[in-house]
Amino acid sequence: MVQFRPFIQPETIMQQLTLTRPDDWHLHLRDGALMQSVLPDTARQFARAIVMPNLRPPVTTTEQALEYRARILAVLPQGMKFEPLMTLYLTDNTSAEEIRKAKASGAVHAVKLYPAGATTNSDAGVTDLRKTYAALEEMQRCGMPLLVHGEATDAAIDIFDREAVFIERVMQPLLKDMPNLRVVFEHITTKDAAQFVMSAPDNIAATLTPQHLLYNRNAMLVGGIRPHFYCLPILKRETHREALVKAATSGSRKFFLGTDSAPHAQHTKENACGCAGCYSAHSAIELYAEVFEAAGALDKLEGFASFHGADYYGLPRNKETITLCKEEWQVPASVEFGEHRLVPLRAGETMKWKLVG
Ligand SMILES: NC(=O)N[C@@H](CC(=O)O)C(=O)O
Ligand SMILES: [Zn+2]
Ligand SMILES: [Zn+2]
Repeated sequence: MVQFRPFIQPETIMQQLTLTRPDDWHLHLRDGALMQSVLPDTARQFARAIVMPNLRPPVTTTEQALEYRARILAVLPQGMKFEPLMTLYLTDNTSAEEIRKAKASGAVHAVKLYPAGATTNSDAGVTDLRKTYAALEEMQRCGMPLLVHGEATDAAIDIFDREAVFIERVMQPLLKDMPNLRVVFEHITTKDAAQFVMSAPDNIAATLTPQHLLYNRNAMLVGGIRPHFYCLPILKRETHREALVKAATSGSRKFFLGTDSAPHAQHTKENACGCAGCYSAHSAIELYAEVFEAAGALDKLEGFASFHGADYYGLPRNKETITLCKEEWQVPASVEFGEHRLVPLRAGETMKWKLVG
């Protein structure tokens, strides 16, 4: 006689995923009403985030960073816990004294290098790295990380080559001069950068975004131009995406989560000259879960999302947990953004994982 009994398939066992609450090591929160719209998305998932300083005007002093931090905490909804980790925007004029102040504050955790002209709000950025050596030497001395938007800005360089050229022209000479400087190569997008970081000493690390792990440049350019996939550094070809997935899921402590969630109002992206930046904060951890699942590496997600970044920054790992469920849901076509609208990554499409607690 045939016996029927309940049978739990292996897939059913993997339907739920609990991990230590993650942190976002690269985030744009903007300011004012815009910030108020997007902050809850991040705070729902992440315990802490490294907050980028590219406001207008940029956050160049410790005093400004502390004021910005207070504005963030003032609009955090009641009952939500979130710790903003502040950064300074490096300029040609940043002094060693300012670095000492930043370090002493305990609230500023890194300094950001935007090569002038490289990306959104980078016009006040660094024109010649040598001008910043006094500040960088002090950072090397006190262990303050330098976060780098790694793209060469020379107009003659093809936009798809700018990251690889930056390694050669800026990163390597910099590390030769300051071998002990702690450097995070932010939002890496190429095989070249992944290999560079992998073979560099332990003081060099990198963040990876959901869009560069999920998409290649076809997503942006085939069948019509899709401005919501336009961010900097620009999406690259599939071979690069594959190398990034390999790095993220390798278990190496050098690679950690940094969404680079960079909200821009819908009308400024759907424009003849559209802004650079993808908004991913609404579903960041779920997007990363898809990447790790597709690579058969869900067991590596927690290290990447919750441990490696904290360890690199010398901060305690979080104690709480979050839980994701294998459940489909639809990303809205747009969400509120101050008095404007914001089109999130995956707008109108289906997500495979859902944050449930
Ligand atoms: N990534 C982007 O395309 N844009 C960021 C700036 C940055 O991180 O380069 C932004 O602030 O909009
Ligand atoms: Zn950048
Ligand atoms: Zn960014």
